Amino acid sequence: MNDRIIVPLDVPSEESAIALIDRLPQVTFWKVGLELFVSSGSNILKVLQEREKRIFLDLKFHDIPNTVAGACAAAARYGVDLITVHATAGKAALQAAQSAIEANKAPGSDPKLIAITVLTSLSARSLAFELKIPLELPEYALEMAMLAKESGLGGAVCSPHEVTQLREVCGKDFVLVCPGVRPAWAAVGDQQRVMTPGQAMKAGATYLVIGRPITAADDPGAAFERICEEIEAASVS
Ligand SMILES: O=C(O)c1cc(=O)[nH]c(=O)n1[C@@H]1O[C@H](COP(=O)(O)O)[C@@H](O)[C@H]1O
Repeated sequence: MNDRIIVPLDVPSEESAIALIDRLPQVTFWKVGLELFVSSGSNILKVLQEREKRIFLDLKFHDIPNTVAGACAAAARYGVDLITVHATAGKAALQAAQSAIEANKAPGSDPKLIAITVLTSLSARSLAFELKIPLELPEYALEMAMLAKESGLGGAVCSPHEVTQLREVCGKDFVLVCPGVRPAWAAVGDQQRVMTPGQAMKAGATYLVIGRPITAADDPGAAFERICEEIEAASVS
């Protein structure tokens, strides 16, 4: 089960990222996001590759088609496994991004481009009243996932609340990555649409992104094992 959990390296330096990677040797899939990439650059990707880890490069591109395509081409050359773009960049940008990835894959790699549907930190209320989206949140998330699929992308990021519906509509091969995952014993923090790891896997997620419940725990290794056991127990029950 541990290869279905992606742990984010949401830390401010390469040094602290390496300390976390070495503290959690049982983690096989790591996420490099905005904080670490902006502060420390791309060297951390080499560090992870030397340790034979899988990599989710989560830079959440959101720009005009030409710019997004250029960023995706550069991201694909790193030989990572997952790359993110916002679905709200629109169809032309998503298609350009997907083509750029296919044309620039590092030898031996098969990066999947996945689209952010609705950030898990947004509530139905903020979607309606701040972003002025007139659709219900689950319907809007589904529309964004379908836009990603129609544009040729391999998957989407959604909260566990929407994953069953997205799985039904987008099919079994569409990669669905769920952040917004909280064991019953962990603090929810800034996440809004959360479920437990067992519930999220049962609902149809391909991968779970779980950060602070593991990385901020007194014993991150024990927290990771406990989550793996919870997923195991939910999948057999
Ligand atoms: O793309 C993501 O990974 C992402 C999308 C989203 O909608 N919500 C979300 O929380 N994330 C990321 O998932 C991780 C969640 O971390 P924790 O809230 O600490 O478990 C962070 O690195 C976020 O950047």
